[in-house]
Amino acid sequence: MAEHDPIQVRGLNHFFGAGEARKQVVFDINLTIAAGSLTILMGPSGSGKTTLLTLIGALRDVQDGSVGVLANELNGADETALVHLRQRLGFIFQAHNLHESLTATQNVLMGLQVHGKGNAAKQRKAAHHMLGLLGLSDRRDYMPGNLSGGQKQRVAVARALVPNPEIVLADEPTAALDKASGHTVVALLKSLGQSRGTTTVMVTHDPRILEMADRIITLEDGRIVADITPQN
Ligand SMILES: Nc1ncnc2c1ncn2[C@@H]1O[C@H](COP(=O)(O)OP(=O)(O)OP(=O)(O)O)[C@@H](O)[C@H]1O
Repeated sequence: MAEHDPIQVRGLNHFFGAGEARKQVVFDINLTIAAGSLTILMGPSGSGKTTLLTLIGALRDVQDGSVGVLANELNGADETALVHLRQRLGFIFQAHNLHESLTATQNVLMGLQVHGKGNAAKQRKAAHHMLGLLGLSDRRDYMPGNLSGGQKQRVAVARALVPNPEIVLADEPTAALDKASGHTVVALLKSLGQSRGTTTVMVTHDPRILEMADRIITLEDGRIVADITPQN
């Protein structure tokens, strides 16, 4: 598997349920995603976007086909390999799951402490820097209960990005954000793609950010029905 394409999906099928209730929700997906790119997954509700994203993120077992992520084959991979791989990924999901008893900075630090990266002073500096990039410098000592929904979402984004993940997987990361904040988040992901080679795959219904994507993939009934690169 070539190291330079961080995500390589081949002949991927996925099913939910068992027996009579067994239902196929992903059909023969083939997809190669380039390093440093920002890809948007769109499509109607129930089209399989979240299922595909969680399969790529090693958050559910690959049943049939091949999912290659950062040169790891996920089909048949053991749990130790999956745990190790997940530490190289950043997840931004809608339910932001901030710790209510920790400040914004402490929540962001949780993203680093899992990885044990750097000493405490360096970690704090990195957390403050990332909160600053997301426009939250004046909120860094606030508890989540005193932040708006959009501010909480940006803290969750900071927590996902601060350990410098190689791939960011995001499920509707701008849904709770106003236009300016949504733009800030996506512009940051795009600039990390350019400066660090971070690869982002994002599920979104948000038409405001489509123009910022390198690639837009549309799913319908578990199949890719369109795959475009807007600049061309
Ligand atoms: N845990 C599950 N058990 C059974 N069926 C599921 C499960 N998760 C998802 N599905 C079904 O799989 C299909 C794809 O769901 P998925 O969540 O991937 O779609 P989606 O495109 O992300 O939708 P949305 O935009 O509403 O989030 C849907 O028909 C859904 O009902």
